[in-house]
Amino acid sequence: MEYKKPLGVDIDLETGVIPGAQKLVRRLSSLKGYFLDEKAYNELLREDPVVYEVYAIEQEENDGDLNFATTVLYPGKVGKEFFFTKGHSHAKADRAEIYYGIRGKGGMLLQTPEGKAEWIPMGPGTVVYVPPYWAHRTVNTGNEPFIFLAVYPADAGHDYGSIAEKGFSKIVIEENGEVKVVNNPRWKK
Ligand SMILES: O=P(O)(O)OC[C@H]1O[C@H](O)[C@H](O)[C@@H](O)[C@@H]1O
Ligand SMILES: [Fe+2]
Repeated sequence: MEYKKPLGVDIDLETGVIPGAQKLVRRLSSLKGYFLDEKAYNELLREDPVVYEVYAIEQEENDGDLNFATTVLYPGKVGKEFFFTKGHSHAKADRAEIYYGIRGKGGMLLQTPEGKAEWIPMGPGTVVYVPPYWAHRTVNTGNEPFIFLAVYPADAGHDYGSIAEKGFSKIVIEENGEVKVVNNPRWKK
């Protein structure tokens, strides 16, 4: 039996950086079609800001093994809608996941394949359990980076298809200075 070497790393709790991790950067231009307000999207696209960065330590896709990643989701809005991650379900749909809030203020939208959505507010120290089959997206509702850790099965994979096409049945917006989770007017089953 060949054993893998154990690993300990220190997450920078200010910046979310995991030393030695693979870095992925998602700019606004990679989120075309995701936000409701297309005019506001196109205006902001001139700057093409970074919406989020992911620092991932991933293993080969074997069942039983685990990946982990931090996400640094920047503050911002497209129209009334707060910046968010693309959102996905798992390619192996029955794989669960754990998130842990490190810095900033935000939350998670979760959705069943039938389109029932839930919102869980998150801050430093919040643990969110993402059950099997639920699609998930994080949202920054504050004005500093929202940083969290996620731990997920190495064979879970990402399935972006249904969310890219239909979005979530709820959206998270700012209205009269308040954070509101409301029905997505563009949602169809
Ligand atoms: O993949 P997205 O929906 O864009 O979310 C961004 C990332 O968030 C977390 O870090 C998850 O653990 C990653 O698996 C995911 O890739
Ligand atoms: Fe996931």
